[in-house]
Amino acid sequence: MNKAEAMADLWTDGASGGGASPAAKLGANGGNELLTPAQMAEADRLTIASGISGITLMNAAGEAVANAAQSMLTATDLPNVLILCGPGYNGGDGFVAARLLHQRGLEVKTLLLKKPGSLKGDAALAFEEMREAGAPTWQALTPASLKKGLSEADLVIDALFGAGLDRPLEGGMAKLAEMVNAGGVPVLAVDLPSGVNGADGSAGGGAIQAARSVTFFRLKPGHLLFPGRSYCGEVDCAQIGIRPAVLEEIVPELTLNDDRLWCSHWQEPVVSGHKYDRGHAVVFGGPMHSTGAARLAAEAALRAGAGLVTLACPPSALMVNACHLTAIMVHPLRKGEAGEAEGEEAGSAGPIRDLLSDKRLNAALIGPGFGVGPQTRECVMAVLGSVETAVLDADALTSYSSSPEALFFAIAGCRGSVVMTPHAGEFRRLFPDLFSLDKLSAARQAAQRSGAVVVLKGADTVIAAPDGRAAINSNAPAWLATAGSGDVLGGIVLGLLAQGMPGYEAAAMAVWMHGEAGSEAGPGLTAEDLPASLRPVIRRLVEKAGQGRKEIR
Ligand SMILES: NC(=O)C1=CN([C@@H]2O[C@H](COP(=O)(O)OP(=O)(O)OC[C@H]3O[C@@H](n4cnc5c(N)ncnc54)[C@H](O)[C@@H]3O)[C@@H](O)[C@H]2O)[C@@H](O)CC1
Ligand SMILES: [K+]
Repeated sequence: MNKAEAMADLWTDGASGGGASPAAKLGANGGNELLTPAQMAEADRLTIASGISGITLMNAAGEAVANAAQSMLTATDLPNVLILCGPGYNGGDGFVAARLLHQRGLEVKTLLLKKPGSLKGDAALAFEEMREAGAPTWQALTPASLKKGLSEADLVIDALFGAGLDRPLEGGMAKLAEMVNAGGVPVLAVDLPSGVNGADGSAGGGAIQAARSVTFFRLKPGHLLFPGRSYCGEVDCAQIGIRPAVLEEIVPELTLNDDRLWCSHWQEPVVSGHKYDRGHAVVFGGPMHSTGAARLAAEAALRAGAGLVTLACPPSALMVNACHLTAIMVHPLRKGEAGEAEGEEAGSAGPIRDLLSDKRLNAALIGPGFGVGPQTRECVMAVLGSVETAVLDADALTSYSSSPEALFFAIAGCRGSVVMTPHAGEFRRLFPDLFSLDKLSAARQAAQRSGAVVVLKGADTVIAAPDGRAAINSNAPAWLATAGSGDVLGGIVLGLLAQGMPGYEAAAMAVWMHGEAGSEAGPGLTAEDLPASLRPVIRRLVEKAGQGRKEIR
């Protein structure tokens, strides 16, 4: 087993040790690739073409659903399961589960959205097999039959729509979903909760609220992106006989953000190493009245492993920064004040260039607490023109609201990676035309347009590279949404860039570490707690990497 495999094993099976990490609720069994419904259909098609029949896949899918259903039922005398079956193959999985649960002695009732005669292909076969097996009762799905069914059921299986959802729920269908949600009976969703779009997590007409979802082969973006994620409950990923080799043809560019994405690019410190081997990061801070954001970022960069970190700031802010910092160096930008209001004497761009002419300073962060205006734009240009790799956040992004093309032009001229870390508001200012898109498409198009790695922050942060790769993060706890948290994230990205990680991997790893640190610090955290909370996260990474090496020997 190599280092990457060893770490992947240990970090994705819910045993991450970070306590309440929401990622532990995702069964990422099978690989970190995420497949859109169209790619999943292609995986099915390639598998069937290789000689495994569609009904074999459906039987395996239905069996995984039946097993999950049984594990959700407590030991009542005769559990009563209500299965809602749609017109397509999602309904087919429901028929298989119905047959198996009936054969295992459970009380099963199926409600069909369409007449059995309209079923096609494997779904029609699965229905026939269910009937031949002594048939759990089935009826048309109507408000009345649903009401009665819900009143008797211990568990509902939602097999109405999965990958084939092609429009939001509406009219009678939306009402049926509302009835299920109001019924108070736990729901197990087949593939996806009906109403959730697997490609982007949208649920414009509402959706069935599941306690648990069983999907097949690989997770879908809709399991991770909000609002879809909030409808899924816990997600299991069942392997149903689709061979991973099909991915070589599909070439998915989207993954779940976990260590499999970046661990092979991360180098833990070696005993013979030197701090200069791990880079020298610089954070450009703002004027005296807004220094905290830059300090948070600088502390995070140092904790994330940068060999040295310098906080460069206007002379007026030097004392307050120096009073708060110990291991981090401070440096005055002498000729003026960064972030001065428009019209005041410009001045920090020159000192920024001077500082960055020392090529040992290999990564820079500008934006947090820096101030918005033309001088900030000059400073950003100075950074982009001088340093190897850069992180742009907050005010550095907002300063380009009216001239984003100038920023993208400067990024195109950069030698190394540039990472942008906007929250939704900052993103909207830079990419107003992309804001109406789903989060994944928006981040991807922004990365392509800007030439930067884009980290579009939120509970479901998307990391997108200009070359089309993208990842969705899932381990951020709710209490990470707190003042200064984004500054810490920018600092972690900076620290990883300084150590030589490529931009996309550095950004993804930083987002993941930030989430883990949030879980580590726990409820009541403030941003000040996060840098120190990186310690156990890094310790576990080092330990896992060590285990990988031990097994190689
Ligand atoms: N061989 C395969 O392709 C396999 C497919 N599997 C299952 O098949 C599912 C996909 O099957 P399908 O492609 O048939 O799609 P679905 O069964 O998800 O739904 C398709 C049907 O629903 C209708 N529909 C879509 N959105 C609607 C809406 N909002 N309101 C009302 N009707 C709507 C469509 O017109 C179509 O008739 C997966 O989710 C999975 O559960 C599994 O059995 C594994 C194997
Ligand atoms: K479903």
